[in-house]
Amino acid sequence: MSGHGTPIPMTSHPCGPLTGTAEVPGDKSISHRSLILGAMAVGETRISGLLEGEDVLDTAKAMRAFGAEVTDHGGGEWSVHGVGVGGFAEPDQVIDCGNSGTGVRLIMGAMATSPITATFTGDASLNKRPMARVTDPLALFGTQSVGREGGRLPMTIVGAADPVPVHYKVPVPSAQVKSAVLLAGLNAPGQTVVVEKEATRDHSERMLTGFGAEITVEDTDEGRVITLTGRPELKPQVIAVPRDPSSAAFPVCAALITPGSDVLVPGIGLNPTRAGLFTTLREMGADLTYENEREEGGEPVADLRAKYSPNMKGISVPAERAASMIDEYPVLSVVAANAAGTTMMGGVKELRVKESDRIDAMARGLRANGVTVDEGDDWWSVEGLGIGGVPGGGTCESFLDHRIAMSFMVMGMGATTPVSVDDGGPIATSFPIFEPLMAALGARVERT
Ligand SMILES: O=C(O)C1=C[C@@H](OP(=O)(O)O)[C@@H](O)[C@H](O)C1
Ligand SMILES: C=C(OP(=O)(O)O)C(=O)O
Repeated sequence: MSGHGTPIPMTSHPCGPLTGTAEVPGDKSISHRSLILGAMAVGETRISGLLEGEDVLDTAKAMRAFGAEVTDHGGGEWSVHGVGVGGFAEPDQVIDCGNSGTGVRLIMGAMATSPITATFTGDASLNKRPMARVTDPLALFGTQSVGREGGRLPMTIVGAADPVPVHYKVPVPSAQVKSAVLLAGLNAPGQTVVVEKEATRDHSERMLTGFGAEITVEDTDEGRVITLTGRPELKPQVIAVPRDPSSAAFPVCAALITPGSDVLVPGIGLNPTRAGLFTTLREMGADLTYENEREEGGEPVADLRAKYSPNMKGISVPAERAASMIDEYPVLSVVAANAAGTTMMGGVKELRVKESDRIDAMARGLRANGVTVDEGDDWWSVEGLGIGGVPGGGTCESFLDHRIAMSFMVMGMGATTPVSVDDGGPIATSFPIFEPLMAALGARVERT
C-alpha cells in the first residue's frame, strides 16, 4: 500500500529526556509467517499480537485471495482458517504485496508447488527489487515465472503441477529466499534441503516445527543444513507474536542519544538471529540491559531497558554479524553519528537491495545534516561527532523506505536543530503507531 499515497513530510525536533514504557508492535517476520503457515494448515490458527502494519495486512489479503479465511477479531487478535498444504485456490485478481519483500517472496514460495497461476505486483519500491533470487530456486521445483526485465515485479508465477523436491544452497544471506524454498518444499514429495552459509533469521524453521512439519537443522562445515520432509499435514497453532526487535531499535536508539532518557521496551523477541544490534550497541558503550529473560512461544524474549549513553565509541561491526541486524544498520548509523570516532560497517551489500539502497539513502541524509560518511559497494563508515554533535537542519529523502524515515526522525531527537523527511508515509508499513508511541515518551515528531 505504501507509495500509493500523498507524501507525508515530517520533522523531528531536538527533545528532552525520553522516558516511560514503549510497547512496540508485533514482530513483522513472525506475523507474515503466522498468516502464511496458518493458511497452509488444516483448521483454525489463532494469532495474538499480530503486527497490523500495511505489509502484514497485504499478506492477510493475499491469503484470502488464495482461499484461506482470515478474520480480524480486533485488538491484534486474528484467526486463519487454513486450506492445507497444496490446498491453495487460484486467485482471480493480481496479488498486490505493497512495499513488502517478505510478503511477496514468501507467498511466491508458498504457492509455487501448487497447480495454480498467480500474478504479483507491489509499489514503486517493491517493483524495483530483485525477484530472481527466489524464482531461480523455485524453477528447480518445476515452477515457471515471467516478470519484467531483471526479474522484477509485476511477475506471474505458474506453480509446478508435478513438483520435485530440491537441494539448494542459498547464494545470498537471505531468510526470505531460504523461507520461500522451504514453503515450496512443503508441497513437494520427499526431502527438500536448503543450505545457508551464514545463519539468517530462523523463524520459518522454528514455526514449521511448531506447525508439526518434519524439519531438521544441522550445523556443518558447509553451513546450516535444513532438511524438510514434504507433504505434511500442518496442525493449526495458537501463536503469541513477540514484539519486534527491529521496531524496538527506534525508541532504544533514541533513548541512547537523548540526554536523561530511560526507556523500557517490554516483551521483545531476542532470537539470536535478530539481536545483533543490541550486541553492537553494548560494544559501543550503550547502557542497555536485558531484564526478565524468558521464552515465549518458542522464541527467546526479554524486557529491554535503554538509558542515555553519553560516552559511546565507534567500533568496527563484524561482517559475520550482518545478517542478525540487517534491518538495523540505518538506525545504527544514527547512533554512530552520536558516538566518538569512526563506526565501520562491512559485509552489508544486501542493504543496497532493500526498500531502498539503504547505504545511499542514509549517506545522503546524514551528509545533509552535517555528518561525514564514506562508502563502498559492500561497506560504509560514519564519522562520529559525539553526543549532541550532529548539527541537523537538513531534509532527507526517505525513498519509500520506512526504516530510513524512522532513522532520520530519531536523528532529529538528538541533533542541535530539527531534522525533516520528505515522506514519513512508509512508516505505516511496519510501525503504524510510531508517532504516538514516540510522542508518549516525550519526542516531538510533527507532520509538516
Ligand atoms: O525473512 C524475513 O522475514 C526478512 C528477511 C530479511 O530480508 P532478506 O531475506 O532479504 O535478507 C529482512 O531484511 C526482512 O525485513 C525480513
Ligand atoms: C527489508 C525489510 O522488509 P521487506 O524486505 O519485507 O520489505 C525491512 O522491514 O526492513
